[in-house]
Amino acid sequence: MTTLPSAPLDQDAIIPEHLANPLTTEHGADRPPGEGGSQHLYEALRLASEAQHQLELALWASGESIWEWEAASDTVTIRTFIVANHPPDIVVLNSQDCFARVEADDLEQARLAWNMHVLGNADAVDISVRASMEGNIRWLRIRGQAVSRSDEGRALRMVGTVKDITRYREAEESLRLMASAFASSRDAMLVLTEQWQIIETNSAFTDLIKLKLHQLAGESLSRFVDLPDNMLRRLQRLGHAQAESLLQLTHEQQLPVEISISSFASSNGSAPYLIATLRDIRERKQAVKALERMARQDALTQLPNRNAFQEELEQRLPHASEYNPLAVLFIDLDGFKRINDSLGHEAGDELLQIVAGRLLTMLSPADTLARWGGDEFVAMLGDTASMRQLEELTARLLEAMRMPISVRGHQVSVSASIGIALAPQDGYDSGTLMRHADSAMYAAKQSGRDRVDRYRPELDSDALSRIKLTSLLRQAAERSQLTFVAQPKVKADGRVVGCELLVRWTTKEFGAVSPVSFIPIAEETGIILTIGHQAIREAALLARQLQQTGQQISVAINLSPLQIRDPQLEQVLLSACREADISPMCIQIELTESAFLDSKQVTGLLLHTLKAHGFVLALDDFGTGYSSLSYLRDLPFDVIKIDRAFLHDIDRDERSAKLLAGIVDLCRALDMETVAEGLESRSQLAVLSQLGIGEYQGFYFHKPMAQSDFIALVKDASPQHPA
Ligand SMILES: Nc1nc2c(ncn2[C@@H]2O[C@H](COP(=O)(O)OP(=O)(O)OP(=O)(O)O)[C@@H](O)[C@H]2O)c(=O)[nH]1
Repeated sequence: MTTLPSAPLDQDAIIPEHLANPLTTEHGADRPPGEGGSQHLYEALRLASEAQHQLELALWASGESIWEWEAASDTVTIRTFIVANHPPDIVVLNSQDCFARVEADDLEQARLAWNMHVLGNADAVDISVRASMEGNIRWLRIRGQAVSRSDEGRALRMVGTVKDITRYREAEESLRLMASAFASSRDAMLVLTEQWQIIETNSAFTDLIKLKLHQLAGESLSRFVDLPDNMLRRLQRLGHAQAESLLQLTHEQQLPVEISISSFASSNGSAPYLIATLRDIRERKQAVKALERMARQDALTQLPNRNAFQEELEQRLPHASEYNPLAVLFIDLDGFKRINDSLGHEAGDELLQIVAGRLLTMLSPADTLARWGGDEFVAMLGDTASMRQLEELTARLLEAMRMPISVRGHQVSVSASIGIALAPQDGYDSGTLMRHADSAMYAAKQSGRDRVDRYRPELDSDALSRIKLTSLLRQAAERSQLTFVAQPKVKADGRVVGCELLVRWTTKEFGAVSPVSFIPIAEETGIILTIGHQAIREAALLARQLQQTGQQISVAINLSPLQIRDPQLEQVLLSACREADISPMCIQIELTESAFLDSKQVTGLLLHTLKAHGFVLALDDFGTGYSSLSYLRDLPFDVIKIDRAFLHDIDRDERSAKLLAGIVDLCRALDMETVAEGLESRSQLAVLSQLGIGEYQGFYFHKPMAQSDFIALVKDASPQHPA
């Protein structure tokens, strides 16, 4: 608003007639009564002045300005009390200036209200308009009344107030928007007491549950929705929570919903209230289900896919035993490429679908058939009663495959080669088992196709199977697709002091492949160097993360004999520590005796160099090989890891315990730490801790775990025993 220099406040305009007095000073301050003035007059003046002061304060406090319009001169005088107890700012305009500031949309309404009152057709002016004020559009509420009129009833003088109500209008507007959002939301919304009683709902909610709002008043939301415990705890802790639940629509009908609840403090200080939103997630659930189905199903044959098969195999493998083996069949069509090439891909697809159907009809409902990929199918039998029955079944499958098939008007015939592997005889883990079934299938192909073969260990040396695994392993190592889990090392009281990184490999083709199978290949082919470099980098990074927990936790890696001869080893180790910004003391290097069988001297030199850098050296699997005491004497080991074989009957065999006691004494004399590997029972722990073994590894305390889990374990580690 434009401000003009202060001018005297015209009392007539704002002070009731009986109090107005010409003797008031320029700024409304009192002047002592004149000589000869009566006591009565003095009192009236004092009262008038006091009333004016109060009025000015009231106007200042309410943020209202007062205006006055003189029709004869068409002047509008606006007085604004900006500072308490100070004279007002005054602006003088004419009515045209005033209307010019009103926004076009509100102008007609403003003129109409004004003219109606001027002409005596309305009791007062009371309008809310938008007007331009110093470049901003503000909402103003203008109220006023004529204080004198001509004989014809036309207003001669008007007095009133104007107030900037932008804030209220905005608040009103946002309230209106919120109310309309609440009312028109497609999500069901409710306002609840802290005790879940329904205060208000929108129609989306009442429409869903087919009840009226008055039927809901006082009802608890829990009558309609199951509120998960953890959600309520989150709500109490954070003030908001979200969860999936079911909305009870009728006795039989439920709707999956995502429920979001927020707690709001009420403005009047009474108990907070809750706002709940229920979103229909039927479609989302269906989409998730469809995606899950797709992720587990082969699109062409509708059979379970490789992932689904492997998952089920992994679940069933632990239940397989020598007496109740689990049989898997690897079924590969013979000459399928020929059909594709001669009749086209679509015909090939059709044939695969027909083959899938045939195989299904030959198997029992307890068996699982899946498409492994291309023209390969796999089956897991629900019950392998005997080898004879297995042979009979596979013979029937081959026969069924040979039957002519009609695709796109052509009679074609195919055959299949089947490989059989049994768990646990031919493999404990899904990767090994499937690889062996695949080897057996290859063997069947190689001996003429259209036949069945059973896995035999000789097939492992089969060049084809080995080449396949080697190429997959090389690819995985180059792409850093091998992963590393952490096997915790603990003190006897359970306190975590370190971990050993163990490599894991999961292939798309064979699932998890045991290190027992792939490490020898990696060593023979030199792939172990690539894997070893990755292990060193991972160990350094893990050590860095562990350092950030503020605890002294070492990370151990295993070095193979080939790595020991790797001229880059020292540099790889040092640069990994540099890059992770850790001291070599955080890294423990584990070697087995086989690492220095070739040349104790060369190994000795390297170990002394590594030790000089600060790396901690551990002799792994002690007690299994030569366990030559000269190693302990000549090589700078800090730690001796006693092999699990030693622990086997330690709690029963006195001689084992005595031997171990001797080793521990020897290590103590040589200032070497001892670690027992493969600790599985409380009784073993009792004997070993009495012997003075320093650290332990084994299932009794922890199984190997993801690195992130190990970090979490370290973070909240408090000394404790497993139950
Ligand atoms: N139509 C069709 N063909 C596929 C599909 N997936 C893979 N193939 C083809 O299936 C063939 C499988 O290769 P092979 O198993 O070596 O072919 P084969 O002629 O059966 O060879 P053997 O097994 O040695 O007898 C390749 O030609 C692939 O292109 C598919 O979804 N549909």
